[in-house]
Amino acid sequence: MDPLFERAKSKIEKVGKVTLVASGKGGVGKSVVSSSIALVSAKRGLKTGLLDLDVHGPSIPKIFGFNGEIVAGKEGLIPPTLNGVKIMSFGFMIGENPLPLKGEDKRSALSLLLAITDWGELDHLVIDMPPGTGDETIFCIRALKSAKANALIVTTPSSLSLSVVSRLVELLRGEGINLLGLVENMAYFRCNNELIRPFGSIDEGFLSKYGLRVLESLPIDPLIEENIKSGRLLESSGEFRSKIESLFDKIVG
Ligand SMILES: Nc1ncnc2c1ncn2[C@@H]1O[C@H](COP(=O)(O)OP(=O)(O)OP(=O)(O)O)[C@@H](O)[C@H]1O
Repeated sequence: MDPLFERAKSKIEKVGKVTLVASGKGGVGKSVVSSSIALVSAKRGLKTGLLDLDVHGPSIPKIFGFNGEIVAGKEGLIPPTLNGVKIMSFGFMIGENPLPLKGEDKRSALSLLLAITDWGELDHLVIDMPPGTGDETIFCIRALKSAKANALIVTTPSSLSLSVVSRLVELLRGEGINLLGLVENMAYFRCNNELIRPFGSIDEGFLSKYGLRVLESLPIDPLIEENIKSGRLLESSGEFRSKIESLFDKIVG
C-alpha cells in the first residue's frame, strides 16, 4: 500500500460531490468546460474547488488569470480562491516550464498534488482530468473512483474526436465510474439566424451503441478567447453561459 496514494484518495473521499471532466483528445475544450462548471457551481452557492490534473499542459491558472504565488499552511498547500472557486494546478509549480516526468515519477507527482492540497470544506470538486486514455488518466481514475465521482466526457462532434471517445467510455466504465454523458463542445455557431454545425452531428447509432446521451451542446463562442485573456471566462457570453447553467442543473441539480 502506497501511503501517499491512500492519503490522496482519502482527501477526495471527504468531498460531497466530485465531477470528473475527461476527454479522449486534447484541445476539445475540457478545461474551458470544467472551469465554467466550477464557476456556475460557486455562483449557485456551493463551496467549489477546481483541480487541474493535466501534468503537461495545465490551463486552469491561465483561464482564471492567476499569476500569483500559492502559499502553504499547516495542513498543506492552500488553493487560491478566484471568482469564488478554489483552484489547484500543476501550473502553479511549473509556470511556463515543462514537467519532464515519466511513469512512476508522474504518478507520484499526481498523488502528491492530491494529497497535499488543503481544500478545507468543499461541497463540490470539479476535476479537469489529463487528456486521453494514457497512464496518468488511468492512475487518476483509480485514485478518484472511491470518491463515487460522476464523469462527463467533453468532445467535439468531429469524427476524429469521437473516434477516441469509445475507448474512454470503456475505460471509465471498466473502472466502475458513473458516466453521466457527453458534452458536445464547439458544436455550432449562428450566422444570419442560421445554425451552422461545422463538424456535423454526433450519430445516433454511436450514442445507442455505447448507451450514451448528449447532456448539452455548446456553441463556438468567439468571446471565450477574449474572456480568457481578461481572466473572466463566463463574462458576457450569453448562450454559452446559459447552456453551462443548464448542464450544471443536469449534473448537480
Ligand atoms: N465553446 C468554445 N468556443 C470557442 N472557443 C473555445 C470553446 N471551447 C474551447 N475553446 C477554445 O479552444 C481551445 C482549447 O480549449 P481547452 O484548453 O479548454 O481544451 P482542452 O480539451 O482542455 O485541451 P488540453 O486537454 O489539450 O489542455 C482554447 O483556446 C479555448 O479558448
